[in-house]
Amino acid sequence: MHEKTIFALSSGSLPSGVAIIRVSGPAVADTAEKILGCLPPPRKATFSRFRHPSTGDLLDEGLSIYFPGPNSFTGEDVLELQGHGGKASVEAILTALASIEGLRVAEAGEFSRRAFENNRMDLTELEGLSDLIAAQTEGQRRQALSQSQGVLRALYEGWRSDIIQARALIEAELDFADEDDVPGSVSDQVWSGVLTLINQISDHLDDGRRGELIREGFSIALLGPPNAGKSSLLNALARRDVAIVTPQAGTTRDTIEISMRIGEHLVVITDTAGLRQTDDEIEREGIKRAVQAARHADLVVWLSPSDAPADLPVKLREIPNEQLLTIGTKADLATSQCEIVVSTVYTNGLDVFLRELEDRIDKRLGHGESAALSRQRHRFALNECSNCLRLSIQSKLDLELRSEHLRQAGDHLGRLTGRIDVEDLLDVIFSEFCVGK
Ligand SMILES: Nc1nc2c(ncn2[C@@H]2O[C@H](COP(=O)(O)OP(=O)(O)OP(=O)(O)O)[C@@H](O)[C@H]2O)c(=O)[nH]1
Ligand SMILES: [K+]
Ligand SMILES: [Mg+2]
Repeated sequence: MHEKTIFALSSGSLPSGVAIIRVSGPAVADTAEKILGCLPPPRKATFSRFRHPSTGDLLDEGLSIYFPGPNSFTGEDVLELQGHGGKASVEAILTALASIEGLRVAEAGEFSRRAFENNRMDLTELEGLSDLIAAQTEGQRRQALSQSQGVLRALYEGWRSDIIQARALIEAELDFADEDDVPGSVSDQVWSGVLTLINQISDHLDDGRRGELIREGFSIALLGPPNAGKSSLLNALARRDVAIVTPQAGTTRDTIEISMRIGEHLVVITDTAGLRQTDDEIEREGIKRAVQAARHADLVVWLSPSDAPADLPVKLREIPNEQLLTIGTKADLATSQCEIVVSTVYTNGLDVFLRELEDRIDKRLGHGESAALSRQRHRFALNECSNCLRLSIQSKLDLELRSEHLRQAGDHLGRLTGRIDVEDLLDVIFSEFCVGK
């Protein structure tokens, strides 16, 4: 339990219709007495007058809700004051709270951190909550909500308890190893169970980075020869003049990124320098970056001008078919062989192009049917866990050593959910949160 009681504005920026101030910690009951005159009944919205604790001045009126710990967001006693969302109203209440002994303003993410420390949520749930607050698309919202409700927690804790059980059986066998009548079959069963687990983890990891792409954005690179209309297309998609467009071939050199929503998903689209042979040093650097962008993209759109069709250059031929889409541009100038054609002059074909993008993105990211890991951190820990499990099933190793590999495998999962040894991670994770959360 923390000594200090913390408080902060937990609703959004002011002014707003209603503002919610949250107080959490051991001094909540005392704070309620001082500000409201009494402790409201648990978990009932109660009409209250908020008064200054020493002068008794009326500061505001609104609703108060008292959540006694441990059944609260933080696991501590929590009081919520819902008042008017004026800057001065909120300031007056925050100032009054600060004047009470034992209270201080909460740091960013401190309510969530207390929830974690009091076992109300594990790390993956907290990350889900942080993602939920940041979610901009339907795909992100759905994924973050299910993560905050514990889909990953359940999966990883289940795996961890399987490992712990396996290890207990192996340790038992080690203890009895001196005695003559030990059956060897127990450990055979354990190792086949571990092999199943390795396969489950590998399936979970091998998801085409679905969850990470939903969270971070699906990347699309626009490539083509100079003057194919790449920058014009980027501007048309963004509906603003992001990139310079001129009739001069070789206008774009730096890669230019925009973020937008396509269907249910966040997408990052990159405009690049036109590909051609050139002696211009700056343009050459631009072309190098263009090729890099193509290699890192989840989808490359190759723009072939209808009036001067261009094949994909050799250095991009390694891109797998499902990650490539060729479209004909400048459809107003000539007919194209391509199935999808666009013109940014008459804005023809843009809707068909966007629908094709949406289809491709949906195919890759799906609709959140199964739990997907959403961060590099998860991928890293699961890989480490899996490596340890693979070591543990090597029958040529000592049983003691194999048991030790199992222990390490379990620890990697424990770090993932925050069950063990994560002090160093906490600052990183909670720094993503805003004050009041
Ligand atoms: N007629 C016609 N002209 C277009 C169309 N799209 C772009 N243009 C023109 O083609 C020229 C080149 O367009 P950009 O968008 O700069 O082409 P780019 O591929 O970005 O060119 P670089 O950056 O130089 O590689 C400009 O003069 C545009 O106005 C189109 O759909 N139809
Ligand atoms: K150009
Ligand atoms: Mg350009």
